[in-house]
Amino acid sequence: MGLGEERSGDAPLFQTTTKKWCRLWYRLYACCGFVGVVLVWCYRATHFPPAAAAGGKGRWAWAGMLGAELWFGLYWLLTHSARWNQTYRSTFKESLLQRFGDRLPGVDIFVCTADPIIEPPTMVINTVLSVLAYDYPPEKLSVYLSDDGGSNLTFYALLEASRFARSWIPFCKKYKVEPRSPHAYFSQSSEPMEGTTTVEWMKIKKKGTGRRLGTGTWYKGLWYLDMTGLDKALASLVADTPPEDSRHSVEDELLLHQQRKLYKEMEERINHTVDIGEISEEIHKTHKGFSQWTSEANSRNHQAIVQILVDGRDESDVDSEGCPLPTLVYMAREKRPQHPHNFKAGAMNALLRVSLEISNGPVILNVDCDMYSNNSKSVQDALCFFMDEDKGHEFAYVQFPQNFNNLTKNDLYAGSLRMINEVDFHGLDGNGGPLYVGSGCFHRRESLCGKKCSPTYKAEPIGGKPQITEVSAYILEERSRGLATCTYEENSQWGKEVGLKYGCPVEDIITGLSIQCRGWKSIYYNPQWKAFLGLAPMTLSQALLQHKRWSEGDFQILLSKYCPFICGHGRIGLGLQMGYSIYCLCAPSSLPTLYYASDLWFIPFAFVIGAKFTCSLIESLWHGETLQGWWNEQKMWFFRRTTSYLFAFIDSVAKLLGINKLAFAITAKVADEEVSKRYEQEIMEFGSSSPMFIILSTIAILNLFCLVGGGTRLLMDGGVTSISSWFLQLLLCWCVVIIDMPIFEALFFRNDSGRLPSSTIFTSALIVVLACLIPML
Ligand SMILES: O=c1ccn([C@@H]2O[C@H](COP(=O)(O)OP(=O)(O)O[C@H]3O[C@H](CO)[C@@H](O)[C@H](O)[C@H]3O)[C@@H](O)[C@H]2O)c(=O)[nH]1
Ligand SMILES: [Mn+2]
Repeated sequence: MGLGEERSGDAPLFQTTTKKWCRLWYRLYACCGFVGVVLVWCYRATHFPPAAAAGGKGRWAWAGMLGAELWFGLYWLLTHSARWNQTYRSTFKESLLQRFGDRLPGVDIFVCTADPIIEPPTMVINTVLSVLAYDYPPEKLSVYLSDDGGSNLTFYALLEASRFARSWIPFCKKYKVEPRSPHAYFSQSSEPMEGTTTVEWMKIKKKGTGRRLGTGTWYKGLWYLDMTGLDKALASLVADTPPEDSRHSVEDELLLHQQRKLYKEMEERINHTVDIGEISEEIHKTHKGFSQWTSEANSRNHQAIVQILVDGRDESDVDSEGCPLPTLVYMAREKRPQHPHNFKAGAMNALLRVSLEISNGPVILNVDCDMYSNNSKSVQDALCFFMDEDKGHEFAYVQFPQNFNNLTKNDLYAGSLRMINEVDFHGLDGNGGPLYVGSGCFHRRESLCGKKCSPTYKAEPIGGKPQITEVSAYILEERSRGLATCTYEENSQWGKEVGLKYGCPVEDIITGLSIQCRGWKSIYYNPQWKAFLGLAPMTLSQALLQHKRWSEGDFQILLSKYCPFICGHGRIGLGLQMGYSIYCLCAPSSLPTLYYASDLWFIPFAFVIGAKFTCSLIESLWHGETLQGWWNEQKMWFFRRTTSYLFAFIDSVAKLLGINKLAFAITAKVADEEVSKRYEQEIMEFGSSSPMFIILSTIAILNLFCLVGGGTRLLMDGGVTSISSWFLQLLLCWCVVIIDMPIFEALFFRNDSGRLPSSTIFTSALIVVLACLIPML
């Protein structure tokens, strides 16, 4: 194939830009900050207390402080080096379609789910439907659902979805529906008021994309615009926003109504079956697939199940408009108690093999079951990078940011990952490419399967007609089951050099790192019109636990042979090594933070701390955060530092010593009604007793004691040697106390079920008393 002829005069498929002024400003700020850090170090080093003072006791505290400050200073350096080269990307989808037309590659989409209780099947199929309806030739799309729960309820839901898809996909395409998760779509677009056919309705999208285009009406709590011709023209000019539904006539409205009804009915049937907890006789008869569940099968012990629900090659199996459908496959890999299953990484690797057998798409998209596609053009966006004739061959993956649609107004648990998405990853992109963060990532199959990229090796162009096997669906299923067994990977490179890596709670990060160390680059693409929306944790313990898993995994990478500085040395740039280490060093950061927050002989450095907070405040507001939201972020930062990261640190050390085994605590995607209500009201959820909460409340009480005790002493005893250091000390206590306000509330003032249990109060009070007694002995 003549590469030359394809290229002749063709413009690139994507563009890379930098925001010059932002960059300059950032660099200036980073440099000033670093000067401040160095000054603090100098002060600490030169003002060492004399040995005589307080019997030398003060010297240890001072040295500890110096250590903590050295650590924070280095962290500052790492963070800002990683952000040094912020880079932005944009794509030219029209050129892609023009140039490649019917030579577009096959794309295999992997959705992972693990538990029908905490990941409800209706949520899972909404994600599946959203990706089935991508704006991409259906004969080139294949969607695979991996069910680690091995649940026939999830299978049933998928079966229902495969039927619903037949009308949903043509409906989406006809009216340019966005987003294509039916649940998300129907909950955003209310039906227009009766008798208002002349007015066109358009909902202002959530914060960020809302533009004032004219007058409008409030209806059911939503603001609808009256669109004039000019408005519409304007709206279509603003690129990178979802198009308006193109519904015009009464018939169109009827069709919408019909779809909504179909969806609601399906949802009800699924929820009903899930509530009962088993598949009824009647349903069982409707599909041969159910027979694969034997009576003794359970989630931890069952054979491999593979079922092709829609065979895209089957010309008689088409949607309601007669167009081909994407292939849809259900897979539950074999599980046996005596075989480690390696969590999501294991599931992904089984999917890699099964999909190779069935559709063999050269591009793979991975989404978690709670992350639906919010933008039907994302596949095209991703392909713009892979198929760019000039640079495309060096990209292993295209990572989209993880955005969430269940955040409260002020982001109570700081789950938005805003700074990572809007700042850090743009910086990493300029340093060789972002991390792979699990969900919302397009991979080149080749690179995920262990291929190296070098100046002499060029990735194969991924375009061209996919080769379609002639083998029957039945045989494909048979073969696939053989690929999804427990024993298949024995004595192989799977989980090591091939596929996702095993043995790390953040399989995604370590896999991405090893891909980059094999010479590949990656791309961060963060379009205005969000590509994926998922669910962030909705209780404090879930939020802390998730960060514990992440920081533990990242720390383990640092301690393993994949340490970015060792494995990455000479393979990835220093900037990227530093970028990885920001995350890898979270867990050990807990120690200096704890030291700082609990030390009584503390002198804060107003300049650096003040500058850091002011800057982060400006940054947050700049990126659309509220003031309260910023404050919540600071709070959660402190909570995470003193709990999640500490536990992660301890667990990692324990694992290193062989005391602990690897585990993966799946984040719950549902909360009971009371809990969700409190979440919406932004009231922190404690509820259970957890060792993490004991630490939080101990620090809170300790600082309250110090504030009260220190304050009285300052008033009573005017002769304190250095008023200013006392004052600063109290200021810090006061800050911690303010940050801990929700904890005091939960300790003393609340009586709902989300308060802190009294056992936690007693334990922490006991610890505080002991801590206060020790110095008196
Ligand atoms: O044994 C398992 C455990 C989990 N999962 C799936 O893995 C995904 C992520 O699990 P979740 O509990 O939602 O973790 P999060 O912390 O929200 O996920 C982030 O962090 C993980 C690594 O810690 C990555 O795997 C994810 O892609 C990334 O979104 C979900 O779809 C699960 O169904 C499995 O398939 N099998
Ligand atoms: Mn998740």
